Amino acid sequence: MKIVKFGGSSLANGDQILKVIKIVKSDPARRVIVVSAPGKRFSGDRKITDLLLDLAQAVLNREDPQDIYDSIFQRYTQIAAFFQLDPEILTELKTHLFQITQASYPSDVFCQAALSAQGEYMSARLITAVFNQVGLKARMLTPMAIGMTVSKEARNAQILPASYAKIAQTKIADDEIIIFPGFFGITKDGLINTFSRGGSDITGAILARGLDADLYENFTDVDSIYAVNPKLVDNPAPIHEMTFSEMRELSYAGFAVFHDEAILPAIEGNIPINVKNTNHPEAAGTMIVPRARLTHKNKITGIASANHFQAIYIHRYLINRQVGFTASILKILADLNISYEHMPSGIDDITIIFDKKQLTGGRKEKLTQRIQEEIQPDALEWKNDYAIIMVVGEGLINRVGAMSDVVDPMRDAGVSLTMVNQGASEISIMLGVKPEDEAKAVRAIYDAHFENGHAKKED
Ligand SMILES: Nc1ncnc2c1ncn2[C@@H]1O[C@H](COP(=O)(O)OP(=O)(O)O)[C@@H](O)[C@H]1O
Ligand SMILES: N[C@@H](CC(=O)OP(=O)(O)O)C(=O)O
Repeated sequence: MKIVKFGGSSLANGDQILKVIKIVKSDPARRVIVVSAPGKRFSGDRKITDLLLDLAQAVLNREDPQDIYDSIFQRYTQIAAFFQLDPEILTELKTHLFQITQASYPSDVFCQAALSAQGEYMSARLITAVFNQVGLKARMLTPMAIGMTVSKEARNAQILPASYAKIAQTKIADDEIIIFPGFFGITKDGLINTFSRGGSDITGAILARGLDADLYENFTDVDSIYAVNPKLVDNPAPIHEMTFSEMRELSYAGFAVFHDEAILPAIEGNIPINVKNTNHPEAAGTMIVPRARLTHKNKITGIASANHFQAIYIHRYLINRQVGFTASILKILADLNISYEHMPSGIDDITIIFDKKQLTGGRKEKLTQRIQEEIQPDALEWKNDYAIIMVVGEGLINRVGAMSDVVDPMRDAGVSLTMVNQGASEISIMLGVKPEDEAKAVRAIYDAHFENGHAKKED
């Protein structure tokens, strides 16, 4: 059995949904279909999820939400009209969404979670009706129905491991196709909670593990995952095959095509992932597989970059001699409920890199104050904008010259490095650069190792 996830770009309008129907009909193993909310139809368009977050804000601010309702339902109405569905389904969806706006929530952020999840819920309702209309026997299931319970961290949920045994009990008849809304689960207290943005990829992976699928197909709008973000380089090299670990590092550092947290369920269930294009389904796409199944190791598989970081640099002589120094910093972070991303250190220096989202609401100021008071550094400096480049490849393991392969092109391009970290992960080299150098650095490393959409021969 295959679990198949279609992203927002694949469900953006009637024409796209026709392609989805064709894909599902062409392979009887495609039995469980995870759907996202309708995405952008053209550049500058708005995703339904973003409109729903606007709706949540209007509800919380007690503003008139009518215009936002209209924009949301215009999209669903177009899809329903395209497939000549009974208009009654739209009346039901409108009543449903209105009820969600009227419910009471323990906090504003749970109201945002509940409303933003409705893009996927309404999509699943509509796609189920569309599939039945075109002769596919479809049944909708929900996280509530199959016991997909998630943690309480609002809008950043994680699956609770006990869910898998419940999901495994799901009964699917031989002749039916299940339609399942992505992006959200249900807490033990019965609250709707979403994964982080892009989280329908996570739902697909959870179902693939829970239902012990043979393959998790993830349909999007590109022919494959490329060695570099196609928005940065024209005609980039496609990645035909890569390992779970390579994908995890690349998606963590900016390959938005696949959510980094969707890797873990696939690893746990040992389920290969195939990223494919809804607009070009005959293309083989990218296979993401366990290391043991890799047929070819690339020296460099991909180069990713992200700039949503801030870093604090702490200098204090003889850090290396001071027992418990790092523990004192970690205690301050734990007290303030701040998680960090990376912590490269030297003999007298330590840099801690954070996701900017961790430092909002006065937490950055409190952190600075406590470090000053309790650590008493000789120097403390914030780098408010910090970009990371991640160069990833199974072939980097124990390779002589790997560092110069990465650093030399950056030197030639005149990019200065603020941090280098090799060894913490054996398959990647992480580099810190100024955000204004991010794209230049990625292109320089890419151009040194790839040309005309292929890895260079000597690689
Ligand atoms: N390395 C990469 N390879 C392919 N696509 C990438 C890469 N990095 C970023 N992307 C972007 O990811 C997009 C697909 O992801 P997303 O917008 O989440 O799709 P969907 O709507 O199918 O969920 C592509 O259109 C592309 O712009
Ligand atoms: N619709 C949600 C979840 C998601 O995964 O969407 P997509 O598959 O379009 O990236 C979001 O926009 O975050």
